[in-house]
Amino acid sequence: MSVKAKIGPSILNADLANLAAESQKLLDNGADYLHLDVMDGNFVPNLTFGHPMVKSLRNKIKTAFFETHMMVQNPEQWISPMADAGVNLYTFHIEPVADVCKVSRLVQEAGMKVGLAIKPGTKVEDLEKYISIADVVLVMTVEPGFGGQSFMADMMPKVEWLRQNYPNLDIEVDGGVGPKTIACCAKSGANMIVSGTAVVGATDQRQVIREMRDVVQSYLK
Ligand SMILES: O=C(CO)[C@H](O)[C@H](O)COP(=O)(O)O
Ligand SMILES: [Fe+2]
Repeated sequence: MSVKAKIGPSILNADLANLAAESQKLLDNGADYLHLDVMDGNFVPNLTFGHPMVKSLRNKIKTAFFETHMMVQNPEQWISPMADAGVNLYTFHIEPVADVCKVSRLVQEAGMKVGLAIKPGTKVEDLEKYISIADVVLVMTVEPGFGGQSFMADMMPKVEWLRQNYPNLDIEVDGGVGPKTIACCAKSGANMIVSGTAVVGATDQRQVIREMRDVVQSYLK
């Protein structure tokens, strides 16, 4: 298997007034990438931030890998500004998108990698036809919209199916993931782990990040 274990903290529940410092601390403590949750108050019943904030963060943090998790109704609209803001991986939900192939192509043409996300109620079969164009697939393990929710273990059959059929695919999980739920994700075959509350709120972020990466890596060998 050629995929690697990577931990990408979500800054959703961090102190957003100190976003650069909070982000730098996570990176200094071993985060492999940053997961930035963009919500439009339409696709999900919550509102966070957009490309101006991502660009400001990029001006402070030059080299880290940025993923934007686009919980928005019209992901096509934000491709160009997010590319300009320095995003590396543009992950959008397939549910509201009529032409996933077209949006994916535009993301690639803008110089970003493509992530395709599904909500808990979306079947993995709905994602299957797009896997060849995706760099990463994201299986949500909570209903998108808020941090700090409980992990949905019943999403793991989706991850297992993806790993069995696509051994070299980057499979990401997001929502309620932390030291208590990481083994379940790792056993199922996830290799990119988003973790918000459990990492941001930890007294020892370095230890939590290392522990989770070790568990994931142990199942990839
Ligand atoms: O996309 C998200 C919510 O829609 C967040 O990335 C996710 O919830 C991470 O936070 P936590 O680990 O606290 O659940
Ligand atoms: Fe997210």
